[in-house]
Amino acid sequence: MASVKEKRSSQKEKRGSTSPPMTLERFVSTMLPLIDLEKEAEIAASLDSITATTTQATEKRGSALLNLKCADVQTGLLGKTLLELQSNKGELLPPHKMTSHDVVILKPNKAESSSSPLGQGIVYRVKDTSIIVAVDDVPDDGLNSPLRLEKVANEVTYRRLKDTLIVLSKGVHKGPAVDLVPVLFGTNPPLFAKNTSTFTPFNASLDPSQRKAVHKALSCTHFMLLHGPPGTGKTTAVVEIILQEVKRGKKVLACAASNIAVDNMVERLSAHKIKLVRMGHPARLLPQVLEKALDAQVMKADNSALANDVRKEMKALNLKLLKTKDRRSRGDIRKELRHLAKEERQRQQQAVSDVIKDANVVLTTLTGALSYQLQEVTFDVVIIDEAAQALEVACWMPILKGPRCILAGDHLQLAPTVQSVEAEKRGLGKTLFARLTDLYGDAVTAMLTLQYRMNRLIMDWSSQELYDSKLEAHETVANHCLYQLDGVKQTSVTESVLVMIDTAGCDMEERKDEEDSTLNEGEAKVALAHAKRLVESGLSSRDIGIITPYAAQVGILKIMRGEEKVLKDVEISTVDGFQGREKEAIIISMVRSNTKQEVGFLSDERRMNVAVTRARRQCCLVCDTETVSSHGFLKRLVKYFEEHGDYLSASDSISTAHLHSCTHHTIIHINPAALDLLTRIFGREEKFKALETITRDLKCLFSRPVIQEQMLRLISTASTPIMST
Ligand SMILES: Nc1ncnc2c1ncn2[C@@H]1O[C@H](COP(=O)(O)OP(=O)(O)OP(=O)(O)O)[C@@H](O)[C@H]1O
Repeated sequence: MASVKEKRSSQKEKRGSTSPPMTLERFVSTMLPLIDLEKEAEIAASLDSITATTTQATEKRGSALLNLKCADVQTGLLGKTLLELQSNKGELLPPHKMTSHDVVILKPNKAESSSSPLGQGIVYRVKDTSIIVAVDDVPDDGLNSPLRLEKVANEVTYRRLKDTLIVLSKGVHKGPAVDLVPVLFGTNPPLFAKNTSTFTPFNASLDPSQRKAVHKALSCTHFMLLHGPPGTGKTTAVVEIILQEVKRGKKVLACAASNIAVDNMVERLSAHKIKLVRMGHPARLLPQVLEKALDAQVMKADNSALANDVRKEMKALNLKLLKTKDRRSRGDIRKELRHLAKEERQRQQQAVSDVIKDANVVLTTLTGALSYQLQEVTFDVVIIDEAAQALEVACWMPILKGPRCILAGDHLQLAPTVQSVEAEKRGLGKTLFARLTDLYGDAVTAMLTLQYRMNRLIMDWSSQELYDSKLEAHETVANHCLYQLDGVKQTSVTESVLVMIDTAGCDMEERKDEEDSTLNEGEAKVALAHAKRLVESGLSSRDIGIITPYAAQVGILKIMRGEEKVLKDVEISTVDGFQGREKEAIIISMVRSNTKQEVGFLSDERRMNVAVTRARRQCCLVCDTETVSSHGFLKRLVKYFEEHGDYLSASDSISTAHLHSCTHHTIIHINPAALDLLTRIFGREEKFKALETITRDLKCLFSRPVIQEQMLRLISTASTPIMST
């Protein structure tokens, strides 16, 4: 292992700590052009393809879906309308890149790319056979003809990011955050109240590091950083902080970069008797939190009911207007309509502001903090979960709304994704959490140290490499293994906590796909074979995740899984897409295998940290040890797995994958090591067959002597002996 000092300095280099402290002026002037670059990159990835190529090419790239029919129109999602769109060409939709929450526009199928859309909406659900879009208004016509759906850049986000920078550029001379801003730029020191009284936790099972963190949060005058390594209960601590602040009569703004993280807080807070309101478009919220949505609460408000009455009155007057010929009477009706429209608007606005004013906690995404409903609202404290996964500019949107802020996150996991390579290079991806860690360090930080996810062996690598060996495993997880799960058999496969499957020398080289992403079919085969072994040992396929840094590898893994029923529910994802998630067993396909020993972005320590720490009971690393060992950090990872886990060669691993479907006779032929072993025992001329039970135990037909010994033991102790034919 490298010394802690070496590791720290390499982490600091990565976070750019050698540069001088950021000033507000430099921050604004650096970020303004980067926001434009990022917006251009996002548009290039979606819209540009529409203008630059044919619409068919756009569909191929996944940014548009052509020739759709509107199969269903439903109202009910808090006043929104849901349009269900299916393909006219077949039952399944073609492959596409649209996901829930994307902003999309609907056009006639053959419309020019510059033509105005029939409507705009938000993707609500994506199924194999249809896509459901939530729109505010149903298009008047055009829904009965073939349609086209196009993904568009989210203009609102970029506008709000820029608005925030413009506010900062003018200097913050008043408002709730006036004392906080100079502290966050290092001009004034951060303060903590000395004599904060202790608190009685709502959650009695908070561990000591969580209690300490909550205490530090409650005593900060300006801000504090809650550093939560993987599985340490960061959100649990955040929820406790929110409850304590509410108990002290404070009004809280709780945010996160993603909708799912905000909903996670809403769900956990819902069990408590506090008034919550979740801002945001209903199509972006989880169904279980919809009743906390602003729209849902406004609908129930008295003023909203009165606004409805006014709308009914307006409808009747509009009908009357159609029938009235007399000019003067028409003028009177119009005047009355204007008056009613004003009243309706005021009552509706009043209903909204009543709900927000009444709430103890307002929950929203970072961008949502700038929604017009919150324009005049300020808070006593702003709490940002997932702060190390958010752009710094985005964090400023809520921060300017309060005098104190608490940032929770882990800067040693993945930072936010920046699409523009240039913007990334110039620092757009550097987070406020990482910057403040560099600026103030331990003085403002409380680190959670007890983790509730991983077997100790999985945790220890991450703890030693990235967290100065400070992590501990809670006793409920420290030694947990796959075979202890209900229905899982105790075999050599399910007993292992760390598994290394080495593809070195197995002719499993990487290659590039059409879009220049790297993939490795040999590794995909090995990873799927290991997943199959786990399922055959009784582990549910839902408990297995195969993750890889490369998008193309995700694609090939899904294709190679094909119709294999037993692997249907294995989740296959990029590492980045799996941050914040966990599975009982994680298989990591590292992909890179080349003679130049290039490791690409595998070298990002944070990415491998996320990958390994998604696993609860088993982590299996599939890689070419010769290629990846060219990089110091990865070399130590490989060494750790070799020292503490089971080592298999990929060729052995693949051959044993056939075990369950093969006769014993076949196995002998595909594995020379096993044949050698068996002939040593039973004589060279013999042919063998095994009964089913033994076949199952012979999972370890591997080349390493230690495993051969294990096999020997298995054979000699098997209740039904191997018989010669
Ligand atoms: N004090 C505790 N006692 C027992 N279990 C706990 C405690 N704190 C957290 N947990 C459990 O640990 C798991 C992770 O908690 P939580 O979701 O709060 O962590 P997190 O740090 O936000 O997660 P992530 O690593 O995904 O960011 C949950 O199952 C939670 O119930």
